[in-house]
Amino acid sequence: SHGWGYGANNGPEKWGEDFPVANGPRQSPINIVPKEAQYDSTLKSLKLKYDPSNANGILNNGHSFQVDYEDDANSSILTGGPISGTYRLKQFHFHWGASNDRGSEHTVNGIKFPCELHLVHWNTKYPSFGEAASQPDGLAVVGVFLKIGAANPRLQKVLDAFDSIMTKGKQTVFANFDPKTLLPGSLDFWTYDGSLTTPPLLESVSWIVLKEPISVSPVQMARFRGLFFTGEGEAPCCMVDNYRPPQPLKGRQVRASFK
Ligand SMILES: NS(=O)(=O)c1ccc(C(=O)NCc2cccc(F)c2F)cc1
Ligand SMILES: [Zn+2]
Repeated sequence: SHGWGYGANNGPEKWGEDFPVANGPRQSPINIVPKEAQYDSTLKSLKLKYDPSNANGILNNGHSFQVDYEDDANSSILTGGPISGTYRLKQFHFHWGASNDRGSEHTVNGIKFPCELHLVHWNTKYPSFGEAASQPDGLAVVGVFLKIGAANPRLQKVLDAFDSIMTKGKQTVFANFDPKTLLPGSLDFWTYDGSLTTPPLLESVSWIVLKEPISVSPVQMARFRGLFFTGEGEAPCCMVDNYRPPQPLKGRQVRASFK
């Protein structure tokens, strides 16, 4: 059977057939309306402490590419913000469009960015990522928008690995990388309770979406689009438009860490 993807026959409009939670009460992404977000002075500042030596490898998983981190100790962790306790970095990945007018999953006042970075963390009160992923407070994902501008030198190491992971299932070593270098100057954020944005769409994510984007150049975006959803030897299909559109808010409150 054909697995889920982003095509006409297996894309976001079809996911509910295999994953009924797709129509659940806390699905992601959402459109963020800053004027309707409530400033919450009790939100703590975000604390991200990453150990670059925890970087393990970079993988084309057929939906995006991800950089995986060693998560068997509290060496790369997220604390503060809306969460309580300690969450460990598992991986980061991106979502992007076929052109610069779309690609992000979250939108702001209906505006789509060309790309969105997700840093995925799991709550250490659970024994593993897989366990945490099925708990309402199991995961915390930091989302960062990328907007078209000057080339971002911080992306270079990731882009330079693409030649080794062009097709689905390919992976290569990726060592000594601090994801903190991918974050903008301000850690102001919006936060809300949501889900994974791909199947199994589990409603276990505390979303933390940074207000300030980082830059990416048109040439750099073109390199993202040179990756393939398909495996070696299959008819090639460019890895583009791997984003889920915004989902109904269903009464959820979006909080802001800033006025
Ligand atoms: N785009 S995102 O940031 O919301 C997102 C983050 C992680 C995953 C994931 O880990 N999927 C595989 C996976 C593996 C084990 C258990 C799971 F539930 C699971 F989804 C999916 C989407
Ligand atoms: Zn994602």
